[in-house]
Amino acid sequence: MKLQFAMDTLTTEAALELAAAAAPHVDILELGTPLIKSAGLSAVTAIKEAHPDKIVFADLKTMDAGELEADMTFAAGADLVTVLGTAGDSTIVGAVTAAKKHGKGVVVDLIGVADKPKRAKEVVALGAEFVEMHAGLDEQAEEGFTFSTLLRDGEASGVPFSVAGGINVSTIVAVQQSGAQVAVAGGAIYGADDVGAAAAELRAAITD
Ligand SMILES: O=C(CO)[C@H](O)[C@H](O)COP(=O)(O)O
Repeated sequence: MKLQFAMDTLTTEAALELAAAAAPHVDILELGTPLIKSAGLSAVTAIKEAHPDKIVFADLKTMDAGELEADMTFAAGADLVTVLGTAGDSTIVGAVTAAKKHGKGVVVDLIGVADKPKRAKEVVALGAEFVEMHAGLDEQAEEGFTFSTLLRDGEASGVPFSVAGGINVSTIVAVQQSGAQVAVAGGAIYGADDVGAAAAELRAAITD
């Protein structure tokens, strides 16, 4: 299982610092949505130039203009971009068209989708590389939030999936056991006093 580090910070400088500390222990460096909104696509280019050996993931959360948004982000250096599962099929197909042009991939983020296994199958049939079983930061803070639903939905989907939703060192093993291809961790790494050690600890808890 791959480990993805979601850098939910606001400046390119902070992201470069986080990436430098965590890179030896992670496979995928994610530029979080707030970072891209704050710093722009130049942040994507900066991370790819600093870490050409890593998969650079731009969490665009595209809802419309799929081909345009994906095309300009791949041109900036991203290897993977996200489109929302709640977007129309034509938006997902547009992003997939741009991905094929660049030899890159589209991940569909199922945040806010009620029937995640059903939508997962649909979007992979449309050309998505994999789906993200995702409970966002707001949902994680809601009363009654349960992480295990994401794992059940992933298993039920029958397609390649990642999991994101506050993963930490005590939950990452269950993520791997669910059959996920990728575990996404944000706060558990960037919120730690020692970012490199936190990433290393997550890496040590899983197998390739
Ligand atoms: O995309 C996101 C929020 O929309 C986060 O990057 C994702 O949820 C991972 O961060 P965390 O592990 O802190 O939940």
